[in-house]
Amino acid sequence: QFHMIKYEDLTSVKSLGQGSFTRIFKGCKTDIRDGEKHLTEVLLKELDVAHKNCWESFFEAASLMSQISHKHLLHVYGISVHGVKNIMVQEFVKYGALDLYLKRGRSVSVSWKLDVAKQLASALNFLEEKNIVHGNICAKNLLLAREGDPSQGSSPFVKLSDPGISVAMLGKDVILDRIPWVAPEVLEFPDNLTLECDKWSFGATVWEIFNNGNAPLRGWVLERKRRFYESFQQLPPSQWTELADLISQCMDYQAAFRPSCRSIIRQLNSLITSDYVILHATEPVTQ
Ligand SMILES: N#Cc1ccc(Nc2nc(N)cc(-n3ccc(CO)n3)n2)cc1
Repeated sequence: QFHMIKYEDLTSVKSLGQGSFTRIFKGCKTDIRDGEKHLTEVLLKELDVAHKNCWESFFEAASLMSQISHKHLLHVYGISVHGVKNIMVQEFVKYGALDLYLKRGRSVSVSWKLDVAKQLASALNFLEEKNIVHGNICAKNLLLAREGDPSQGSSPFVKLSDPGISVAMLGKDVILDRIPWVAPEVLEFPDNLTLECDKWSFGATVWEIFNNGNAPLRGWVLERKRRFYESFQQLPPSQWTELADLISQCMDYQAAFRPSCRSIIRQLNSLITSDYVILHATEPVTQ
């Protein structure tokens, strides 16, 4: 399923913080190829010992990402197991998670945001064509490989990270905490993740991107989040109605009514050509 990497071929250089149930480190992987020693910069994602029993699901996520390759899907080199340590070895993506990048107050243009949304939609379209469910689409799992420079007209480049441990393995509280990214039907049937669930999460992620990385329903307690779904509420709509329409189509409580990836891409293309983009070249950063 995937490549096993020898622990002694890995060195971790610096801790980069916590994912959920994981710790991430910048590191190096050495391999010998045609008699030469090669050093590769990598991201080491180590499963918390407390969640050691989820190692199958953790590696299931890794194998999902290493069985398929696409320019907007993160490359996973393989895994390394050493005693209680379970480590996923990923390509190091230069600018890290998109939510943190946007929160750091980079003022990016509307077309920059649309470009990122389109790249995510094309990764989702690729997964849909292969009937593969990701299950954890969010800005934290979108990695920025290239910043793009509006003055040079060069565009950003993002890669979708691994989904991590599947929600089905995690407790009800973790699923509640993932409101509003997790589709409502997942609360009832956590074992039945469908392609439509990823569409719902796509909608919440586009909302995040257009709100400069600020999490929707930030700081809400679980009970309040649960009521948000029970009363069929929607996220506060963008003042750009066409964008708000796309987000609410994706976040339809009826899974079957959510648009196909092709329709999502088509709608993003027409947003990109709308005059709203020109009028709002660089939004003032609203923190
Ligand atoms: N300062 C800084 C900085 C931090 C990380 C990277 N690079 C990177 N490469 C990956 N392959 C994955 C990740 N992740 C970050 C969160 C998650 C959770 O999913 N992954 N970050 C680059 C700069």
